Amino acid sequence: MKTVFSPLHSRRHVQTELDGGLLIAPHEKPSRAETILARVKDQALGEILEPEEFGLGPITRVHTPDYVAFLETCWRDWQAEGKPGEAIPAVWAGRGMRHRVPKDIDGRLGYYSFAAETSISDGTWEAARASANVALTAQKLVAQGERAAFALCRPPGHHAHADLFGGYCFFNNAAVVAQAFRDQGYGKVAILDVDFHHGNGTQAIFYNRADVLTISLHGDPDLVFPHFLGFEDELGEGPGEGYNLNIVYPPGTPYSTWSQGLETACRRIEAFKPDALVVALGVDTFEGDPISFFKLTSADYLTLGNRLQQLGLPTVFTMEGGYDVDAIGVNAVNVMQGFDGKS
Ligand SMILES: NCCCNCCCCCS
Ligand SMILES: [Mg+2]
Ligand SMILES: [Zn+2]
Repeated sequence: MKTVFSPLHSRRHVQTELDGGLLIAPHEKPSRAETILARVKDQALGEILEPEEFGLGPITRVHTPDYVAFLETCWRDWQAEGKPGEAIPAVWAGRGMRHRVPKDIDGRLGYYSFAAETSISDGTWEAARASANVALTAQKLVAQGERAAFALCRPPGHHAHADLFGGYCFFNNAAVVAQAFRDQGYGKVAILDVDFHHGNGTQAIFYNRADVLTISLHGDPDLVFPHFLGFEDELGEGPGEGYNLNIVYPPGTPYSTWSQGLETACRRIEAFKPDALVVALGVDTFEGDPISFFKLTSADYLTLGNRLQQLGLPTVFTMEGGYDVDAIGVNAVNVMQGFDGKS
């Protein structure tokens, strides 16, 4: 399987993450992508390509122009106000307040985000743009005939809404890929999010659409991030009703249980008969993940990859979460090798 990777991911190098009342060293750090890349090379998974430049067009097919413009100027505007630290949102429109865009950077940070753990600094914009280009290059490989391609994206994307950042995400790479398939004439696309956390952004972006089926397996939002979306009664709305599926699991869930949800998801995908599949691949479902609570083992990712291959669809994998950095390379590449037939 071919991999797409950009060294520009390292331009995303914030030093802070708000967690537990402290500014800690971020979980979403450059070594995550470098470790996966090293494993791709070590396993000779296939050719490694740098991304092509697709510009803002495909991004604004999913994200609003004002949100994109905000991301481009946020760090500059923050610095212009002489703020001493990294850009962190700290104020939001609570219940009964107004959802309008303020002029001030603190107001705009709150307007365009849903969580405070995702700091912004210099290079975040460049890295997020490169990550979307990585995803779009993988999509182009598949559209040109590859059975599957691995978009080694960093920063991740599945928490990003049309105009909201958070959960370490800025551009929703999986959504951008799905829309690119649609714009190229693929009539129906399925997005399967196997990250530990609910793909809230992906769900929201396609929630009223029947042409893109969104499915996510994840930890119970009553207990974990993103807390306010991802429950099993969220089925889609309007024309999209019946085209969103959330499968929720409790702490300690092993693959033997989780894979039952995977089977439900695969059956739903087969019934939908899509022309392409996008897999939002997080491996924070791993038993050693520091911020999650499932119990998948490294061997389970080989099984997962093989099961996804059996769907027989042109497939783009977009890298999402996974924070046990020692294990992330084996776990992510196991999915690809399982897809490629390694058992
Ligand atoms: N105490 C950890 C809180 C983490 N909150 C954000 C999680 C984002 C996961 C992205 S896959
Ligand atoms: Mg998920
Ligand atoms: Zn996650």
